[in-house]
Amino acid sequence: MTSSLWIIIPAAGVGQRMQAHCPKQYLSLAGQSILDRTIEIFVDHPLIAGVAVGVSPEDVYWSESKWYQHASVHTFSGGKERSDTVLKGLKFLAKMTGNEQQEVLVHDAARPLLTQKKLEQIIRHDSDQGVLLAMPARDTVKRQLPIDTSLACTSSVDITLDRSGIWLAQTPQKFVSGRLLYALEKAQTEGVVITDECSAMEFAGWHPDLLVGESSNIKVTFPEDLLIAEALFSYLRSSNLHFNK
Ligand SMILES: Nc1ccn([C@@H]2O[C@H](COP(=O)(O)OP(=O)(O)OP(=O)(O)O)[C@@H](O)[C@H]2O)c(=O)n1
Ligand SMILES: C[C@](O)(CO)[C@H](O)COP(=O)(O)O
Repeated sequence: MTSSLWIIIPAAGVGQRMQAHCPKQYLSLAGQSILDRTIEIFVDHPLIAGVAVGVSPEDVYWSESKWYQHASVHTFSGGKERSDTVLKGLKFLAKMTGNEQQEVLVHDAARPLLTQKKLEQIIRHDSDQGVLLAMPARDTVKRQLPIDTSLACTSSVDITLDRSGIWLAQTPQKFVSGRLLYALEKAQTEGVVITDECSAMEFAGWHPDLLVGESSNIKVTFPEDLLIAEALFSYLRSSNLHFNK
C-alpha cells in the first residue's frame, strides 16, 4: 500500500517572463488562479498527506486563495531562487512533521494541468534514485555556437544533437526529503546553478528515473502559454482527465 506523501509547491516567483500585472501564478485560468488550479490537483487526494506552498514574503495575493485556510494546505516563506524556495520547503516539512527522511513531491505552481492519472503514476513509481516526469524531445535539437555579439545573428547552429537521449524535465519530481535537502545545500555551497530538483540530485551522484510525462503538463511561462493552458484545460475537463481523484 503506497503511503501518502507531502507535496511542496514552489509559488514564490515573480513571473518576469509573463510580463503581467501580478505574479503569473495569480493570473486566471478558467475562472480560478493558476495556483488554486494547481493546489486543487492535490488537496484531499487519498495519496497526498498535505500541501506545503512556498509564497513570497512580499506576496499580497495568497490571502485571496480559495485554499487560504484549508486544513491540509500550509504555507512557508519562499526564497530568492526556485531552489531556495524548495530548500526552505524541505526544512519547513521536516520541522512540521518531525520526519527528515520521507518521500516528497515537488511541483511547480505554474503547472496547473497535471492529470490525476500521471500524479498517481509518479506517486506509485518505486525507485531508490528518485523519479521525475519528463518528455522525450520531439523536435530536432540544435546546440548554438558560442554567442558572438559582433554578428548580426547572435544565435547560429553549432551542431545537431542526437535527440534519442534528450528529455525535457517537468514536475512533479519525487525524492527522499533528506537526500534532496543535502543535494540542494551541496549545490548551493559549491555555487552550482540548480533549475530543478533532479539537477541537484545528479550533482550529488544520483541518477533519478525518467517517467514519461504529458505534453499537456505545460509550465505557464510566457503570455501565449496562458491561451494554450485555457485550451488544454477545456480539453482535459471535457475528457474528464483532470479531476477524478
Ligand atoms: N524564487 C522563486 C522562483 C520561482 N518559484 C516558483 O518556481 C516555479 C517555476 O519557476 P518559473 O516558471 O521560472 O517562475 P518565475 O520564476 O515566477 O518566472 P520568471 O523566471 O519568468 O520570473 C513557479 O511556480 C515559481 O512560482 C519559486 O517558488 N521561488
Ligand atoms: C523545474 C522545471 O519546471 C523543470 O523543467 C524548470 O526547470 C523550471 O525552470 P524555471 O526557469 O524556474 O521556470
